[in-house]
Amino acid sequence: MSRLIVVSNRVAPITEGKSTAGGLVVGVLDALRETGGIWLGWSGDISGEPSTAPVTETVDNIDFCTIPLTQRDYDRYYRGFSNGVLWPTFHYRIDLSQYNGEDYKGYVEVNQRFAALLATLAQPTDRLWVHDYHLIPLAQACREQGLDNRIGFFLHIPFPSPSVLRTIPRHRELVLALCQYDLVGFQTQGDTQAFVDYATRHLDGVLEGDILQVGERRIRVGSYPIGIHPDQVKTLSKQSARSKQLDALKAGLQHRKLIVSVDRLDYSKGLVQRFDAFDCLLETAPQHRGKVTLVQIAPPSRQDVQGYRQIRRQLESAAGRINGKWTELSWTPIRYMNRSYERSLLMSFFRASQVGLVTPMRDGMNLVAKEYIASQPADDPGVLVLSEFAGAAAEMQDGAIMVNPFDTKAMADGLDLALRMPLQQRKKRYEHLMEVLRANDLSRWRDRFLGDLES
Ligand SMILES: O=P(O)(O)OC[C@H]1O[C@H](O[C@H]2O[C@H](CO)[C@@H](O)[C@H](O)[C@H]2O)[C@H](O)[C@@H](O)[C@@H]1O
Ligand SMILES: O=c1ccn([C@@H]2O[C@H](COP(=O)(O)OP(=O)(O)O)[C@@H](O)[C@H]2O)c(=O)[nH]1
Repeated sequence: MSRLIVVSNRVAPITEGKSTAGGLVVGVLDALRETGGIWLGWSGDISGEPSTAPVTETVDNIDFCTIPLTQRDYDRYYRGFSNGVLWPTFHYRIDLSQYNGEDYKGYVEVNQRFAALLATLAQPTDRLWVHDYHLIPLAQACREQGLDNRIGFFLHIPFPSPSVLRTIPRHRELVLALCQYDLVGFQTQGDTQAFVDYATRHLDGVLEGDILQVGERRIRVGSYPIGIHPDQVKTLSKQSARSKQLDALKAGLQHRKLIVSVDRLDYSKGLVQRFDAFDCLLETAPQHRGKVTLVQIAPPSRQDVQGYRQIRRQLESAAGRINGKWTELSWTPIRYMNRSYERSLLMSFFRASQVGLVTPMRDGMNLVAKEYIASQPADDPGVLVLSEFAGAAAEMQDGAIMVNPFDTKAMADGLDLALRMPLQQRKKRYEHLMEVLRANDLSRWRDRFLGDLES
């Protein structure tokens, strides 16, 4: 088997036990642990000078090769074009997109730097697996460096419809750059279709089976929904059963029902709308007043990107308003924690809850939805309330309670249904969802993608 080189902007923290909030890192680390290989990416540090050689640290069978970014790189490539244009646009928030030609230039330059590093690292037989929107031009830059290895690209976030994509002035270049990969994978069939729609409408592309011909390039396209290792997550969920934090959470609940939500503090996650839905539940279903608590864990994310500061203020104000309205001497309806937790602790919170509330306005996949189900006790499982705009909806719609996050009352009704659901029904839904999660676990995601890249 040839060696695997994974490239992504974010690389897992090497320090054991350090918490990571972000599904890409969680998924890629689990996948690489089984195959071993090299993981190249940003160290998370800012340096004065552009780096010419990566720092390599080896943990078990993975070589972590990382470089710092200069402040200018960070501003243009990460904060500017990746998270100021691509992220909002791909999540259908074109109102938040702030295009600037200089940022785009910086984005391409950082990709060229990664390609130059790859040229020094890669052997001709290595397979390269590139992850996410930060690195769309990487294959093109690698080809310019003379690398003709097989290169696959997986997009962790949604791919927007052509009319939305076209709001980015460099849309054509971006899609042509994607066509330099040998395989381009998406989370869902809908994302794949949106990409093919753009290529056929705007680049005269032709699709035959899963092969897309654009000019001279023939690339394979397909959907590869990322999964989890459900049985490992279940084990994790039991590991912290005796932790002080879980005891503290339970003591605070005083036998009330628990609704739990975990999301990076991101405008795509629908946090304010979710708080409003909880408020609406208390308003319209008075039997739940004083009987249920919503715990929202929301670690800060990309705080120096405009759009993220606003969501933090909005959420704090919504929590204050709703708690001000309903709090009693012995009950606080919303507990909002603006920090990250270790994964095993999160899974134990999921296990202790009655409802998992996952309601993004748009999301590539949402691993939390899958982890929530995998953490449940089989004899008394909680219920997942899931947005129809999460990538996870494609696989989980038959077992979760599906809601539209743009409809506050419908979300409140979904919550009410989940809180009242009889044990038999909860078990049936849980068993079905566990089957789905096991059938398409993280190993299958990796093996299908790499298998298709190989052939
Ligand atoms: O690296 P950051 O800027 O701190 O952001 C964290 C990660 O967020 C995004 O995660 C996505 O990948 C998940 C796994 O496939 C998926 O479930 C989720 O829907 C996506 O939003 C982002 O795509 C990553 O690049 C970031 O590292
Ligand atoms: O405090 C936190 C919050 C989140 N996560 C993990 O971060 C990932 C988030 O992935 P998801 O796909 O749900 O969303 P993303 O943040 O990647 O958009 C999940 O594995 C969570 O368990 C974590 O370990 N600690």
